[in-house]
Amino acid sequence: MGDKCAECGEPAELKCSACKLVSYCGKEHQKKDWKNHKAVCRPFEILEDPVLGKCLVATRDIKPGDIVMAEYPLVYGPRPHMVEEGPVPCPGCCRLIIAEGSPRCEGCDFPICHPGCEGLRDMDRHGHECMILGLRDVKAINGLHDFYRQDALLTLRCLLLQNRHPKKFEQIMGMMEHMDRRGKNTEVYKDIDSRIADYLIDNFFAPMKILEGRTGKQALHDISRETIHKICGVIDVNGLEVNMDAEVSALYPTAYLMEHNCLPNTTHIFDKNGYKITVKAALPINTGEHISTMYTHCLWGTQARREHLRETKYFDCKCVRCSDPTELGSYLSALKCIGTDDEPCGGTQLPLDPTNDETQWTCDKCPVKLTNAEVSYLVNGIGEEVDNVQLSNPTVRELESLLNKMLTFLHPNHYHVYSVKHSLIQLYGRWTLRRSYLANIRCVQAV
Ligand SMILES: C[S@@+](CC[C@H](N)C(=O)[O-])C[C@H]1O[C@@H](n2cnc3c(N)ncnc32)[C@H](O)[C@@H]1O
Repeated sequence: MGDKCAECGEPAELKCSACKLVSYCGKEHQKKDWKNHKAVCRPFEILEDPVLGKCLVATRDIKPGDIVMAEYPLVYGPRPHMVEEGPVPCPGCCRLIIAEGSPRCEGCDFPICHPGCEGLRDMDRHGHECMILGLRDVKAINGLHDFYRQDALLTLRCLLLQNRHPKKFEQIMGMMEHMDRRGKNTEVYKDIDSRIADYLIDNFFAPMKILEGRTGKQALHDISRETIHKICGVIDVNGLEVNMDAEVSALYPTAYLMEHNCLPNTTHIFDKNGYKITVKAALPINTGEHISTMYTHCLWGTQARREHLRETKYFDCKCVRCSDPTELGSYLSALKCIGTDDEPCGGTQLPLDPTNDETQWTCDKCPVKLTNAEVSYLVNGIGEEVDNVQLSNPTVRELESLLNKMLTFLHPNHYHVYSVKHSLIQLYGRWTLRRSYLANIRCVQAV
């Protein structure tokens, strides 16, 4: 059956060239419907690229601030990270709770924030999974953190879609997961196998199978180990972390198609209500340009960003920022040259080809050269020290002394320097507030 005109319902051959989602019998009806259609018309099309796979390409010029898309997730749930101690997300609302001593869900005994938590009964959140989690083998329960494992819940929610929302399940199963890089001998396979697959199969799917045998009714059709691995891969490669008041990861029907760029042309926000994502243009995007987002940390240097992308998203970034030794003049990864005979030359060390892991680093003032391995060793060592100091609740003096030490080796714009300066600004803020508070008290006392 052919398409129908969105205005009059008659057979239609003309498609909206921007979104290609609606058809018209002719130009006149397309014009007439624009008032309604423009609110939902997508300014991009989905194309296939030999390197990127599927990607989004602008079908009209998009101005900064314009909405590129807005949509609700196919599924969302607690972040799939293992929590060995400390707070865990409530399975109803994903807000962090202290598992020990918190109330328990009536149906499955998982620690929850409050028995009245709305998400506990919502079938798209905890409601459905609770039935499976309630089938657990009680004997298997040792420690709280060992058994009530919120890191497996998003995978379970994806599996459950096959009954309630088969189209969403199909969409998730159609997403890229790089199984070629997550084969049986890899660390990631072994981790997922014991942490998620064994946990779900042994504790919940095995008793579910026994129940299915008794009742003759099949609760879930596909619970194979391969499907569990596929879903975990899809979550790792396509899941978006929703940075709000809860620890949530979500899979979106279209937003996941945005490619990565270290200089992205969009920005996005999430709505608390259902975690709707709204993607807006951050830069002018011309017709034919790709629509991109940032999969890693924008204030990390090139080596750290590229390594993170390679390990988690399985590709080598070759964007303009990664390819430029100065990172577009920001010098975020640059080092100070140590010079010869321990006499600093005042020069700057930069990589010759930042996208090559074997690249040499050269000084712009003297002949000193460094290997990439030497630079990684130095920068990673400083990074570890920065992390340790920041985690130790440092004083202003401790941070200032670390900063001075770092500035012997790092360019003043280096990302580790920014990180320490950022911590210092927060401490200075608290310091100033405390001083003015004390000064006020002294004034009041004097009066
Ligand atoms: C969230 S998915 C994006 C959608 C994906 N292209 C698809 O066809 O389903 C992320 C994957 O897309 C590819 N990708 C995204 N950005 C890329 C980039 N800048 N360079 C190379 N590959 C990229 C990588 O394979 C990555 O693991």
